[in-house]
Amino acid sequence: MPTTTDPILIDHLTLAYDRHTVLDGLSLAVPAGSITALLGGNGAGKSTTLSVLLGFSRAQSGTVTICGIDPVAQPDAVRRRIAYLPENVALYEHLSAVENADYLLALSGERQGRTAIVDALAAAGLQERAWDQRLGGFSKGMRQKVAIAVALLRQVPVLLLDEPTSGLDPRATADFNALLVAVRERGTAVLMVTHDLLSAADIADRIAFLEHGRVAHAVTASGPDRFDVRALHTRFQIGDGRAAA
Ligand SMILES: Nc1ncnc2c1ncn2[C@@H]1O[C@H](COP(=O)(O)OP(=O)(O)OP(=O)(O)O)[C@@H](O)[C@H]1O
Repeated sequence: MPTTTDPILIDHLTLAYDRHTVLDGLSLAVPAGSITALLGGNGAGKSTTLSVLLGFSRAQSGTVTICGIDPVAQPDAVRRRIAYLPENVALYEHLSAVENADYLLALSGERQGRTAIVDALAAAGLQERAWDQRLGGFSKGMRQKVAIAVALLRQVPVLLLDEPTSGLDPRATADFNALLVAVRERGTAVLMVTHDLLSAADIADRIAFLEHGRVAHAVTASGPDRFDVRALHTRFQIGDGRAAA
């Protein structure tokens, strides 16, 4: 059951672009120390949902709060509480991993020393030889480690991810998922938009399917197998029946 203390709280959200309704009564809550995976077909409204949480898009009706704060009324206060990883993490190519972290922390007014930064890079799994290298030659997985390190340093209560494992090989995906589990253990509320059903089944506490602008189906991990991946796969392929028609 959603509670007003959940760091991410969406209640009956409706959003349309011109006359095209994208979100139509969407409700979703992500408690502290948990991971929710939001799945849905292309154009279902997943990125739009993140955009509303970040205060970049405004819903026509319904309410959204991040740690009890309205992103439209107080966008800066909300963004201070959120770490956001877009599909392609935007970092500075000509700066090293340490310099990127230092710069990004300075931008958010949360500057920390080199020791704290390299500790976070190490915790995120970035090898020591890469700490002072320019990002120019970094893989997507390495860039994500830098971004997650910054999120760890900022100690934000909310982490939003847009298709974080797309383009990652299975090893890098497993590393990244392990990192998200560590972030959850710190008490962070994690909302992960993804098409990667296997990752969702591996690490999510809850998987929600976004269809026709709302959560049409949601399952919670239970038992040693956590989720019935085959049933989820079938659900994802056919939607609620109307999607396949
Ligand atoms: N700024 C915008 N103006 C008009 N329409 C938009 C805008 N942003 C998104 N849309 C439309 O809203 C719908 C939902 O888009 P959104 O990017 O949220 O989907 P998604 O579920 O993230 O899709 P994908 O899995 O392909 O990334 C799409 O039909 C898209 O074309």
